[in-house]
Amino acid sequence: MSRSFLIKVPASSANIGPGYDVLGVGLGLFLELEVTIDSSSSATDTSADSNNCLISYSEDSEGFGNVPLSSGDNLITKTALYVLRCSNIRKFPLGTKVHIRNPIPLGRGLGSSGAAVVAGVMLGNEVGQLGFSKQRMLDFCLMIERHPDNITAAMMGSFCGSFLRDMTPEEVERRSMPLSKVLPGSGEDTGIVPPLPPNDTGRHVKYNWNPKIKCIAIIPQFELSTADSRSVLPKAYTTEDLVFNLQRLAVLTNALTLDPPNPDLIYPAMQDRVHQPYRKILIPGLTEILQNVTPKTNKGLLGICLSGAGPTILALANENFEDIANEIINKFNKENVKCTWKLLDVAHDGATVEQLSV
Ligand SMILES: Nc1ncnc2c1ncn2[C@@H]1O[C@H](COP(=O)(O)OP(=O)(O)OP(=O)(O)O)[C@@H](O)[C@H]1O
Ligand SMILES: N[C@@H](CCO)C(=O)O
Repeated sequence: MSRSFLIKVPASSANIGPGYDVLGVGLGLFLELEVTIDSSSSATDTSADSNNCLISYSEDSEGFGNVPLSSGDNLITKTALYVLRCSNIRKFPLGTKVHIRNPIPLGRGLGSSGAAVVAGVMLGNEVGQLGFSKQRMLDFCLMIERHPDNITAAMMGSFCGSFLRDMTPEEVERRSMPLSKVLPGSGEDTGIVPPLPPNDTGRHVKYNWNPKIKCIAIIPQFELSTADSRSVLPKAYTTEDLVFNLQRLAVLTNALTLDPPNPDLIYPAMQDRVHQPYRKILIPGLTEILQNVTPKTNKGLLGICLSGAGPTILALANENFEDIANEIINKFNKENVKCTWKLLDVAHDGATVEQLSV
């Protein structure tokens, strides 16, 4: 018996300025897992891995050479094992092979970890034939990546607003367990059933998005981990700063739907006082770029922000994409930061699984 399927999960950009941990947009750049399970042939083949899963990683992928390829260490397969073990399935089926193609740069603010976690949950659901809905799969994702913005956009697609529902003290405790108790370790299977995610934790809506608005991602060639980029944020904010963000958030979600796109509305509505000002110490040139690349200096630019936890810059625009990208690249160059850039559409469908014929 043999099965094969393809899992595709989009990159994402979180926050979009004022929507820290709230807004996310799926982007047309896809992590792909091509999975085959051939139980007839090769017990011998995949038993080389203690969890029965052989991983290969295409050479032109982001992270090639650095991403671990043993199933007990790789974020995607560890996540899948978490989902399987919650249903008391200890390993992948014999003969499982996963080929990964990953064009999403790692640790740059384009939701690489969110995509990996979503792909891992979908992988566990498929190989275990568990039949979870996307809403339930989101619960598993949220046990691993604990803010919902990237995860929701990657799973559901489009431009999303999300939050987590109120939880009981017992649910809070379960969700706050150290990741080491959620994800399996790289050693021998201990037989422990990991903590099940509380039910129906995520709430989201999908907003419209004017298709004339394109996403330009300017990607510096250095990594910034989300954990480091969150560690510089304050624990408390002034009412003034929170109101500043809430006002912009309320306007932005509608402004991005309007036609024609209005830079006088979008540009100021993408400003932020909750995370970007604190992250400038980690990203050379950030303040200069956010303050001085504007719709007045660059025709076609609609708004600009840090993508996720950075260091990528997300510029929204409806024309002159290359000029806008070059302007930002030049400003990074002055700080000795080299960049690449991509022009991306919104990914409307989110994560998908396609059965392949074998
Ligand atoms: N395809 C992948 N396979 C295995 N591990 C991955 C993969 N993609 C990401 N990761 C893991 O996630 C880490 C990056 O996650 P991190 O949250 O720091 O950044 P990000 O998700 O790219 O950015 P952001 O959350 O700001 O959008 C990588 O260093 C790697 O450990
Ligand atoms: N909202 C998150 C996105 C990155 O995962 C942050 O800005 O830290």
